[in-house]
Amino acid sequence: MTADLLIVGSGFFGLTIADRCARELDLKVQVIDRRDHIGGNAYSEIDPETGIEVHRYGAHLFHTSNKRVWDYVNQFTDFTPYVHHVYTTYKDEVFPMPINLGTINQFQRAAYTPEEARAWVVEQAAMLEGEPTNLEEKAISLIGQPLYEAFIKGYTAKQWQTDPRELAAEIISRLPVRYTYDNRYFSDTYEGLPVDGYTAWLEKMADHPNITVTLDTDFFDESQPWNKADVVGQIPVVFTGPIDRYFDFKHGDLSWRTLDFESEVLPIGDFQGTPVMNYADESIDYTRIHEFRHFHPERDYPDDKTIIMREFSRFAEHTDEPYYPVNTPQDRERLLSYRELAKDEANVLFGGRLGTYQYLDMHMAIGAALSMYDNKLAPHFTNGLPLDGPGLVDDGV
Ligand SMILES: O=c1ccn([C@@H]2O[C@H](COP(=O)(O)OP(=O)(O)O[C@H]3O[C@H](CO)[C@H](O)[C@H](O)[C@H]3O)[C@@H](O)[C@H]2O)c(=O)[nH]1
Repeated sequence: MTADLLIVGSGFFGLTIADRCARELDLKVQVIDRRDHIGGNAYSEIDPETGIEVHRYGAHLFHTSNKRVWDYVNQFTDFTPYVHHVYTTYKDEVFPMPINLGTINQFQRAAYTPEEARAWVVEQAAMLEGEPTNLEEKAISLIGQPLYEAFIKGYTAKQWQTDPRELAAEIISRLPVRYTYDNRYFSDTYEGLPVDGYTAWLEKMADHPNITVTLDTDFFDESQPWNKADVVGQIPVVFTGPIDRYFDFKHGDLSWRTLDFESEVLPIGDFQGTPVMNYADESIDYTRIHEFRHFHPERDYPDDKTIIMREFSRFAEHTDEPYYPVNTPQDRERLLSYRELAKDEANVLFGGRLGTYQYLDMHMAIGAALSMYDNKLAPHFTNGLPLDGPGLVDDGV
């Protein structure tokens, strides 16, 4: 068994590296994944009972403002014109998310103009002093106390089970606040869903004679040929698994949130009339419900059944799938010590959401992989430059 490069993990980051190295540099690339399917958390499959495409690891919506990433992904799939919208249920009433003029006016039973709404929010945020330093302060500074209490506090408590004053302000900065009736969830230039589904797209990326993907193969299992002990130092490795796992948790665990999903097939054509319904009340123990048929209104799905998935969030144990980096001050300290170790790990680059301990959306993972290819892998394989450093941990974000 020979290869020029081993990639551990077949998610978007790993497959982007595999594609570039195989197609551009004509390298023999071996990809391994410990799961029984490719694609990491972007994997989707057809539910056998309804024929509806289900995202096994939660809804994945593709969006980017990066033209290079958009052109790149369009080589492998066409995109539907899907535009993501989210609603949230609070005290048995449904409001549009992210918070916009419609949300504010419905909440206040008012007909505020944009300027009046702004003035009202400023008034409701008046108790804050100084620069916001955490999620709670940041949220109140953006939307004021009453909207925070209604739409953010309970949802965030369920999603993070961490005091919002200990969470990073950036978490909430992901959500726009708009003083118009525009309730698009994302503000990116390009958006859509892969016409033939995520798995077809991911398979197309891997479909090249120079790329071999071997599933059910754990890098840390020494009984299989592509294991860490035998491979590191022999050929270059791009590692996209958890960085703390790579170093055997030597400096302690990095904390993650994991998600549990409960699927249900219902004998009705439409359960909630929209793809994602958030639940803001803390008394409802799931954070949201996905109804997958609504991601593809252009498809011919049955009109007498539908599949829904309730999403629950909790702290991850070693055996759980990691989803969201919690990123407490202790995590950040540990991450720095892992990055130091990674720098000394010759011929191993760390990338992707797990390898860098960063919440990367799909387009960010792809963008970061393209940068790693440009800045590290292509110079190494074409000009013999050393493969050093921890990869591009901050790139593409
Ligand atoms: O109704 C909400 C929505 C969000 N938040 C807070 O805002 C943060 C960021 O919100 P995101 O929508 O980015 O949260 P997720 O990461 O769970 O969202 C995921 O699902 C979204 C679609 O529903 C988008 O696809 C997004 O990119 C994807 O990461 C959340 O952690 C939470 O603290 C709330 O309090 N209430």
